[in-house]
Amino acid sequence: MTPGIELDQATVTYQRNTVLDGFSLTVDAGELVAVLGPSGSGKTTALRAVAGFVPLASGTVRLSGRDVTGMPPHRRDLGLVVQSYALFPHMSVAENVAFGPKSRGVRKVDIAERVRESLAMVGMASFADRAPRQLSGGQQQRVAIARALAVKPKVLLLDEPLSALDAALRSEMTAEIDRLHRALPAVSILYVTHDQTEALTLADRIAVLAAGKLVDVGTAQDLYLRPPSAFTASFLGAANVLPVQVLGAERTNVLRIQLGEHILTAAGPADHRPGAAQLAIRPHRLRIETDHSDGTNRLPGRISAVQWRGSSFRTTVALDGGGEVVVESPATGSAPTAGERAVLVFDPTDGVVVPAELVAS
Ligand SMILES: Nc1ncnc2c1ncn2[C@@H]1O[C@H](COP(=O)(O)OP(=O)(O)OP(=O)(O)O)[C@@H](O)[C@H]1O
Repeated sequence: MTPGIELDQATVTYQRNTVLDGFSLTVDAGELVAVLGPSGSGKTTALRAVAGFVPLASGTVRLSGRDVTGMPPHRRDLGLVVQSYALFPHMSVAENVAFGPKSRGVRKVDIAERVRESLAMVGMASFADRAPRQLSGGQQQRVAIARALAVKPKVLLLDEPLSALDAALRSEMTAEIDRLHRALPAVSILYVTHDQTEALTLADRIAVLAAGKLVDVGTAQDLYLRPPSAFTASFLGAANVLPVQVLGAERTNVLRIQLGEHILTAAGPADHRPGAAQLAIRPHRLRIETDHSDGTNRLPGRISAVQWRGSSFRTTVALDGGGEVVVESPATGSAPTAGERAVLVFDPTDGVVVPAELVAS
């Protein structure tokens, strides 16, 4: 099937600065792809390029197979929701939602139906006559989503739609957007966020951006469990990243690596070239042991700091061979003690070998 959104080698420059650099991405019908990256990485620019608000220096944008590069935004047939709601303050909720279909010449009876339908989809049917100022932030954002849906777009663009809301509301609205996504099997959704929880929760696939370039793209699970790069490991969840040497294959998808004087095993492709690489381990995948005997995947060190975080301890360990590692452990047992010696242990499949090169953010 033709993807709803196709960005092909899209490049955007502002005053000779390249802020989006040969960015390619597709979003299928019924798919929600999150564009995730740090501030200034070009996420909004990518979305604006799809919407037609910024011209491409080179590359192509296709929507439902149609080349729309150079076409003005109002002819691209898409729904757009931004962070700041942007509802018309002098219009009622219903009038706001009716605006899109009205300006596209939809018949009056059909407009009323679309307004009802769209408001019902976001649970705001009983607020049709209110003014935007009589609504909470979350309610306003629901109306903004209803307004975008009212034009029955094939493509829905959401730019940090929840970032102006408080944490509780954000979590509630994340569930709402997830439900909406599943109720719209024909719509391609591009969701820009810097929030990894939103991306992990909502996205079928995540595209990680850094400095205008696509770093990695894949399903949320794949990128989280088997990050292809140190940047994605650290940005999508927390990760300890340590310099290692790859020695060779231990068995299928497990490599033998060297960290200082320690020989370890960790996940990685069997055909990985020997030489410099990095080991990424999630803090909650490391265990602290007080038994100092030798064994596989054991790294001795000294506990340098312990933070109690309610449900977990966050322990910093200075490794004997140099480098610091953070461990997250459930706060069920006794607290680790700063100053004491400890051994860190991890399962081979919980350490992931990633390339040595760092990506600038
Ligand atoms: N109109 C503009 N003129 C010049 N530079 C711009 C313009 N808009 C964005 N930029 C620059 O382009 C780069 C990417 O900006 P963009 O807004 O796409 O990043 P972002 O990843 O969405 O960031 P944030 O999460 O902070 O919104 C930034 O360096 C920004 O300063």
